[in-house]
Amino acid sequence: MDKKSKVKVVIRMRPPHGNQEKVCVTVENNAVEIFNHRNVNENIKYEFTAVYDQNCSQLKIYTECVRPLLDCSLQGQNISIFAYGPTGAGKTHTMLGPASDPGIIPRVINSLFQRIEEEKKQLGCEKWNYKVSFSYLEIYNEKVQDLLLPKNTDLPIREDAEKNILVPNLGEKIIENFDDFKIHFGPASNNRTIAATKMNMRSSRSHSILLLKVVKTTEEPQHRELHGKIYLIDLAGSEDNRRTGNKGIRLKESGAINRSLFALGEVVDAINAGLPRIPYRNSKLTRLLQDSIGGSCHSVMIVNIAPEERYYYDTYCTLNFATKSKKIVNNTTTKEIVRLHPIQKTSQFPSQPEEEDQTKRRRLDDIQASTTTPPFVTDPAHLLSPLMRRQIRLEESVNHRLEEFEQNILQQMRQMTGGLSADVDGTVLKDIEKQIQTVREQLKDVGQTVLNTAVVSQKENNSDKETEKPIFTKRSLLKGNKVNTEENSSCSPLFAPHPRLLKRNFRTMTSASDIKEENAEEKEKDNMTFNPSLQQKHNESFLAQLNTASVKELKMLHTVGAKRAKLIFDWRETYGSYKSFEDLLKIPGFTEKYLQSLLHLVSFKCSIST
Ligand SMILES: Nc1ncnc2c1ncn2[C@@H]1O[C@H](COP(=O)(O)OP(=O)(O)OP(=O)(O)O)[C@@H](O)[C@H]1O
Repeated sequence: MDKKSKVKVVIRMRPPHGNQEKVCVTVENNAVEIFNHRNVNENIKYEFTAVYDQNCSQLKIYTECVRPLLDCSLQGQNISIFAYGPTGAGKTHTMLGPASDPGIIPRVINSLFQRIEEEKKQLGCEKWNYKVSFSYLEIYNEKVQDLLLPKNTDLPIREDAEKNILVPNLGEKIIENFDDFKIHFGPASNNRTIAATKMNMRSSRSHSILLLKVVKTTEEPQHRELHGKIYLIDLAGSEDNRRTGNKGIRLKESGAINRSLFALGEVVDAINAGLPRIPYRNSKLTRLLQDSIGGSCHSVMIVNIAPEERYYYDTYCTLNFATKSKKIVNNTTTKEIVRLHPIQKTSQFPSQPEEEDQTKRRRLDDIQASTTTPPFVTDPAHLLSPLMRRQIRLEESVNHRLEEFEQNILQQMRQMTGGLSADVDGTVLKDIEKQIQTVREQLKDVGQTVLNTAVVSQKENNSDKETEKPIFTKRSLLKGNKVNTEENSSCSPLFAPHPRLLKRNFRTMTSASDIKEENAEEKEKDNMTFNPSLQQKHNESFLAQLNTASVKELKMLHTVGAKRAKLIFDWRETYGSYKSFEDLLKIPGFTEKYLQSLLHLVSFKCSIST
């Protein structure tokens, strides 16, 4: 269930640099005071959940602000910890810290693996598997750079229909312990853009985001996955360039930093004002922090301030920003996926390599899973894909109708020939029964084709008014073409007998030669319309279109339209090519019914080109 969670805002003041400088901030209990620049005789007091003074240790900050949330990530929830403040106020010190006094990032990794070990012991018999991986990026001059794979510069940011923010192709390392992390993180953090400025000898020139993914899976009694994420964010500091004296490249960097922090302020204002549209798209930073501010995370904002008087204006602005940020309420969610053990695939759709299939299925789950997913699904039918369920129903229905239809024809033939006195030796009857046998085979062919392609050509339905009426049920077949609407309403048109078969059934058959002629004609028509190999080719070429077409081209496809074209295109851009039509069902909002109508296009094309 969604749970409201306020963004927790805490203040951390770093120790003053040297003794010479005048300080202008006092910290007491959970309040910070600075003088009012509009009236120096009075102070401005700000109150927060927690305020830490210059003597606060790294351990204390971690234990009080971060550690209590860590378990959420093991329960499929997201956490976001970010350091905000002016340049030189101690953000990197708080998030990373020196090796001698480690900050939040190393402590989180260390504790996470410790927690996993503890949990393994506690849960013992439940046999959970844990997978921890991490990605690391920086936003430098409004470009997303991969710190693990530095050749990945200017990566795009995408949003799927479930509003998850993704950075496709971002490097990811699986880690099994703290040493693994150090091996990959060390070189990656050397890739961060750092430079000396007047305010800070090692100033971060970019915002950095470390994303830890924690996936917990069990197979007993059924497959369950819990997906938790931890965002550890070290923002670049706001810079007043009159004081920093930045020029050239530093000035450009500073402009990008300030613009993105301004966008962050706008986002916070919009959330607080309850605006329907939050301007997350105004900067890469706000786009990536979408989940942390007003999103699904448990968020902690550690606001770093410097005590020196020369930082007065920065401190004043920072405390105002912190004050408005503490009003933000996030909707935390749990991501749990439950399903049966691997489902056996049938041959209706182009096959895909097992490994890819697993990945795709996981992606499908990623999209489909949400807080509304029931933690335990008891009915196994729910765990079959909608297309598979439809296919099973289709198979049963087609078989049933074939049998029913054969019986019906036989019965009608017997009635007709029963009155023929000339047929003393039964020649006519035998002849008719032979013809029925042929029809029977044709029916089976048709049924098989329907199963093989999983689509029913409805082209004929459109041109044949008779078949536009819903379904002919058993009763209506026996009574001629009278339609029982009550029974029809509960059936899907997909399971109706093929229109030509119905037509043939209700036509008055006068002689054996009529039947023969009609059989030949119908057989030819059937062959024309249902050609499995051609159908397969068309399936493939249609799939290729889905994988290569632009939004504009997709829009031109029958039944697609602008909105769906965009969704089809975005999904492909985010997750890669469609391996089968079934993948379309992974796009939220794409129903089985819609897929069916889209596939009708393929079937339609097939019948034309034959
Ligand atoms: N709590 C602290 N205790 C001791 N030293 C600190 C503390 N906080 C910050 N410092 C020191 O202050 C200096 C500036 O800190 P830091 O680089 O973390 O600032 P920053 O906010 O990340 O700056 P920028 O935005 O420019 O990157 C560093 O030398 C750091 O070691």
